[in-house]
Amino acid sequence: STFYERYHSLGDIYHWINRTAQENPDKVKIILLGSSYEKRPLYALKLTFNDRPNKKAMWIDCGIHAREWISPAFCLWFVQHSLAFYTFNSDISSILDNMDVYVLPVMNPDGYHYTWTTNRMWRKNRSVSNNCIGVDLNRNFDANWCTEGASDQPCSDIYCGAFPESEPESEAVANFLRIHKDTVQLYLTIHSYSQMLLFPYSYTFDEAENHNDLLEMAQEAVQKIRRYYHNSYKYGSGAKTIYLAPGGSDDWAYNLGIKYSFTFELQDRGRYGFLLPPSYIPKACNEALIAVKTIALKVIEKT
Ligand SMILES: Nc1ncc(C[C@H](C[SeH])C(=O)O)cc1Cl
Ligand SMILES: [Zn+2]
Ligand SMILES: [Zn+2]
Ligand SMILES: [Zn+2]
Ligand SMILES: [Zn+2]
Repeated sequence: STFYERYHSLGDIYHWINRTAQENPDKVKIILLGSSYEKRPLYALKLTFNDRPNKKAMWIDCGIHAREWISPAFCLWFVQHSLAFYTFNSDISSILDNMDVYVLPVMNPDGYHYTWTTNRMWRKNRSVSNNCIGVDLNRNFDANWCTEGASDQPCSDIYCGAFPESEPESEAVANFLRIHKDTVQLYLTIHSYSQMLLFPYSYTFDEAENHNDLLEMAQEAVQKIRRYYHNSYKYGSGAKTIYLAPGGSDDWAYNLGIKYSFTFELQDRGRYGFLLPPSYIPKACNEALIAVKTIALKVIEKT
């Protein structure tokens, strides 16, 4: 249906969340993680495709940065694809037979709503701190917090916040992952743009202890994108591949103990940037989907 080939307002996404859970009561559960600064609910979907006991899980969050509209579009695409193709697609079924999936379609609902109503290029959340608005949620996690690559200026687009997890949105996600850290074995966070597959660390040039594993997984995922979709993605540690930056959710999840942690930077490479036209949604999401599948299957293999 063309529903998944369009961008959707926050209200539509909330409707989609409720409808998807209602239509799939045995596979989809709604989890309330907390609420945003403006008191909007942070709903995650839990996809469970069989009742195998003490299964592991993977986590995908989208929409941490408000203007990166292709990101929530991917979370919706992923859920729809999993539900529609579970019985037919062996990759999807082997992933979902082994892992539950937590999907947080819009981690920054206040910011996302703001890009639909007021400023399309907004990035941060909408919390008020003296004379400026918004914290960069991807600088607000407790991972070398507010060192080089973040700003302690509230008006900056990379403002780290008053303290780690100062924001209700990052605190809600961190709380959930702390509670579920022994079952969640793969952390994915979806951003745009620049077509990259990043892994820890971004806050230092030091290599992660399983750097070779992460590199191999990213390389294989990027090769699949090139082979099936003739598109090129860069890959590597965040610090070396994009920029040195602290306080990110992937580095924090990694240090929590989720040893497979990746940031996706989806299409494009700058022609449209954050304003990626809806006609590009299918290709951008299919590229991300094959990469997610590749990584998830490798995690299952290795654990
Ligand atoms: N740990 C991280 N991983 C990825 C990034 C890149 C994204 C790209 Se929009 C950002 O700047 O927040 C930034 C950090 Cl701090
Ligand atoms: Zn809509
Ligand atoms: Zn509204
Ligand atoms: Zn981003
Ligand atoms: Zn980005």
